[in-house]
Amino acid sequence: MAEEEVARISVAVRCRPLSEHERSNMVQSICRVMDGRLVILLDPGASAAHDYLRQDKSKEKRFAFDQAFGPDADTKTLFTATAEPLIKSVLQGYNATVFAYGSTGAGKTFTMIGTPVEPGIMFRSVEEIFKGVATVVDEGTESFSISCSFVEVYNENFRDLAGNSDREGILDLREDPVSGSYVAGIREIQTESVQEVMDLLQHGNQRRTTEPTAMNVTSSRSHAVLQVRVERKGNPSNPSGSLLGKLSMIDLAGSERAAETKNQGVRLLEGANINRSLLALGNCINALASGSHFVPYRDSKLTRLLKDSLGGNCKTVMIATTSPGHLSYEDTLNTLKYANRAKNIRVRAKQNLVTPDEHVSQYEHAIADLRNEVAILKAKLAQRSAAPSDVIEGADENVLKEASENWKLEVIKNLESRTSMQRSLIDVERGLVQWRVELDQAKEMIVHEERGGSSPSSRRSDARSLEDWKDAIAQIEENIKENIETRRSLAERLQQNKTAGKELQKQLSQRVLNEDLRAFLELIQRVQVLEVERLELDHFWEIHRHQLEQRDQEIAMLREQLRLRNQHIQQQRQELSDEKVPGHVFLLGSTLAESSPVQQRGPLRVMQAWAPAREDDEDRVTATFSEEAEDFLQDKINWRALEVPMASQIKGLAQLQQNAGTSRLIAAKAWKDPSLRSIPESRAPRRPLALAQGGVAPPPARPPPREPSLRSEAREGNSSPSQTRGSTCPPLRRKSSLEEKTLAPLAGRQPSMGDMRGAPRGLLRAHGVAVPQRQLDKNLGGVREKSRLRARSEHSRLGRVGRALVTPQRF
Ligand SMILES: Nc1ncnc2c1ncn2[C@@H]1O[C@H](COP(=O)(O)OP(=O)(O)OP(=O)(O)O)[C@@H](O)[C@H]1O
Repeated sequence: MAEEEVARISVAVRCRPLSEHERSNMVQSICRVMDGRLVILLDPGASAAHDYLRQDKSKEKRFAFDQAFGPDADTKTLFTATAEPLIKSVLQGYNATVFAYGSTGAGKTFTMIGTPVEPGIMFRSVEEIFKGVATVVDEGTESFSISCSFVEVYNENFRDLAGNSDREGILDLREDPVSGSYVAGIREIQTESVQEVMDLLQHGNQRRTTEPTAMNVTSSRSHAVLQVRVERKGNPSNPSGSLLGKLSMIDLAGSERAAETKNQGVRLLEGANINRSLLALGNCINALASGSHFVPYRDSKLTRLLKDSLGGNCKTVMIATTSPGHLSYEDTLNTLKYANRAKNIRVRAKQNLVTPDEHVSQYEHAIADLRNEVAILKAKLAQRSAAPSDVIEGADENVLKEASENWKLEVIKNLESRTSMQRSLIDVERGLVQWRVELDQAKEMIVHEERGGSSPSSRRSDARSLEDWKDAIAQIEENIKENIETRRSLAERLQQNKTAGKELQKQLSQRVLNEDLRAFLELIQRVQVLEVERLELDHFWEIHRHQLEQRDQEIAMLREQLRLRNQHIQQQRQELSDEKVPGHVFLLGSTLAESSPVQQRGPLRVMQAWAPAREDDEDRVTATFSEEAEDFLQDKINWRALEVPMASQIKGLAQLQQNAGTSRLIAAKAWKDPSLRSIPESRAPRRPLALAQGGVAPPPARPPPREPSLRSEAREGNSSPSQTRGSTCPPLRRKSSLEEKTLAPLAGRQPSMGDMRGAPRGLLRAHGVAVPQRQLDKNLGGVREKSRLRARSEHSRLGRVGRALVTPQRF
């Protein structure tokens, strides 16, 4: 029974020493071998530390192999570790292969063929075979028959290196179900001694196609294959038959890069063929390593020849040779990567026992294999042409042509209409943007017209009336509506068109039979689709651009508004600070506790006033309140002096009036606080409600100007609330409790700030009856119980802020 051994391809790396030529050219050695297994490829730029571009970009690589040999290792050592174990297997009837792979000049030929001084693997293997045979023969009754062949694969053709004539024809590769691939017509030389094989090697090597290239003066331009067949008869394991062992030793041509070898003409073509077969070898290695079911052996003559060695019935050793020079970094790295990948290939070596029965069954297996292969190829062929024949069975060529022509027309139509729809969509979008801009303008015009301002249009000769603008707006809105509808329907049709396009795409393989035409049409369609996609992008870009433009306009508008507002504020502040209104106090509003339940007595209000400062004003106005109230106010209200207020903060205008040595603070304008509203007269309480009164005593040096209109509104020396009535300051009346919840005592009126009778100089005084809110009750404590609270405000500077506590007064 034939034994079967499953094993991985054994991969060894051999790094040659630097040549004399390389040394004299200062080539750096960057390949290191450690522990007999590890190969370290150093970063070729590491020595160039001054080059900042290379810093921190180390290209150092490490690989582990079954075995690794450095520059010092001789071929004998390499042979002992790699090929020698195979010889025993070959003598036991196994197939074995040793092949050297590497870039040009890396030492493949040196390793495989060697020199007379240092013979390579081929010679040593043959020698070992003969030694083994001799031993066995000496021991017993077995007999051996050894034959050799030496062939090269040059430019994808086989050439017999054992022949004598250069004109010998090109040989063909065949597959034998038992012995595997073989070159038909090749000379099989029966050898009796090592010397004969050595002669054959030398003879063949001389005939081998070698040419000097820039990388190697004796560069092998072909793959050389030495095969040794050993037939062993009389072995106890197969006494009636024989054991058939085969050793293949291959010196591959160098993998090379055209740019580096500087090859031209025929050399370049050779290089292309060498690379093609090495590429096919690489693909096979990749397929085998990844466990793929399909291995492209047929892609080159070389891989067809190596079919058994790589993935079949064979024990295989790969020797990857590398150059140590830093100039070969890329080539060496590639070689190591290949070798690293090849480590994963599994081979299944089986003893070749040849018996008559075995022979038949092997042929049967081979036929079955071939049948399988034929089936696979048939299936591939069918794949190419099955689709049309399935779909249009029996149709003649014209019909098929017509079908593909129709498909082409449909696709073109589909894409054309898509393009046109896309363009329409862009137009509609542009229209929409335009109409929206016009709509905004028209609306702006209407606002101007309604305000009675001089709108930009009213200054134009084609000035339109308000009605015209309203008509225009209606028309624009109608147009926008139509555009939106068109856009919707276009988008819908576009979507349908895309779906139809995809459907057509699916039908391509069935409707277009010619593969080239199909590829061409696919290309055309792709171009068209890209064109449409570009249009789509244009479309979105257009929309986006408009949106950005709109935003820019809005930002510009807002900036302008902000500028105007700041300008206005600045002007107002300037006016307020310029003391152009001396004697006036601006009321800053009031704090109104609207939601507080005021009950019968009304809410507590804090009123703020501000007056422009005068340089010569020495008045010191301080706020003083009743003890309890002051405690509260200091706790709860921020009394810090305000800066010049903004116009919008000013709620009213009071006048500081001086009259016979006293001043009055009179609110001369109505309060504009929108939270305040008038009390309907009918609902006004019967009793009048006094407002706070206050005033500032003028400096004695300046007699107060008299203003009759205002003087009549506030009677000097009378703090009675009823006396504050006047045309500009009607008295407040007591409100119902309901009204008091939401109504300030000053609501809608122009309150007089009261007389300034006897007020000390520099005092802004307000007094009234304090009726605090509920939540203030506890803060104010006893204040609540008091029927009257005199609140005197003293401010640090009238030029800043004056505040007066104003409360409804109960009688
Ligand atoms: N291990 C080694 N020790 C000493 N010299 C070596 C070694 N390996 C290779 N050389 C020398 O390097 C040179 C190139 O080697 P070789 O011709 O074997 O390279 P190659 O890989 O076969 O190149 P090509 O693919 O171009 O044929 C030769 O001069 C060879 O003698």
